[in-house]
Amino acid sequence: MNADAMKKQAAEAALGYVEGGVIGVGTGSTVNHFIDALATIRGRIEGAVSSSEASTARLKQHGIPVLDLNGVGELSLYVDGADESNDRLQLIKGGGGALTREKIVAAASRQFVCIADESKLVEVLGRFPLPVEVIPMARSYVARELVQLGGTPVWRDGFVTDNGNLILDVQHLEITDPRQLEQQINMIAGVVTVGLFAHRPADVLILGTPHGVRTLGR
Ligand SMILES: O=C(CO)[C@H](O)[C@H](O)COP(=O)(O)O
Repeated sequence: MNADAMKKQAAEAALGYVEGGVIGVGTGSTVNHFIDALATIRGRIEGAVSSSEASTARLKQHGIPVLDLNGVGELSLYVDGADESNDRLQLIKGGGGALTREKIVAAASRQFVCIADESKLVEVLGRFPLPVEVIPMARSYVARELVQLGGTPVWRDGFVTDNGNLILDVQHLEITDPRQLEQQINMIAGVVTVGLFAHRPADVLILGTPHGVRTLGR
């Protein structure tokens, strides 16, 4: 079974967490499978709050209403993928560059269900370069600060986020204390969001495997 089939399996299993109302929807290839599956039960939900322009377009194609987060209260459920997860369900996200809106929607949701193929589960976060969204004028300054923290930042040249900002992908980090590093990077002037989800980890991780889905909780 290839990675995409495992992602689809995890995405379809997440449908079991949908209880109606308005749900938060993340971004990426795994979430695309979730949106396609959600379309089959769209009459059961009021709509979705989306974390990116790409997911908004896909939700609308399926006739799922997309709502403004400011107009709805707390969301009961957020479903999103990840680039890496440890066994505490702390995540690296932002491979698709949607980390800021993803972090906002995750924060505004009661339950965060993360969906991924089994390769995303790691012992120590950091093999996947850590995305950091930065205000354009701060790019070089933030990069120098990230070097001080032991990383090797690489500018995702040519990529602009939905918020009009830039991404630095930080390589060579071994993230043994994700909560502390999230806080440290958040403190750097010019950083909009770091793609570490340690203060708001996932509540449930559904992994697609060749032998069926595996579900981890916190
Ligand atoms: O954080 C993300 C986008 O910003 C995605 O959830 C992450 O990159 C995983 O993507 P995929 O489901 O395509 O493997």
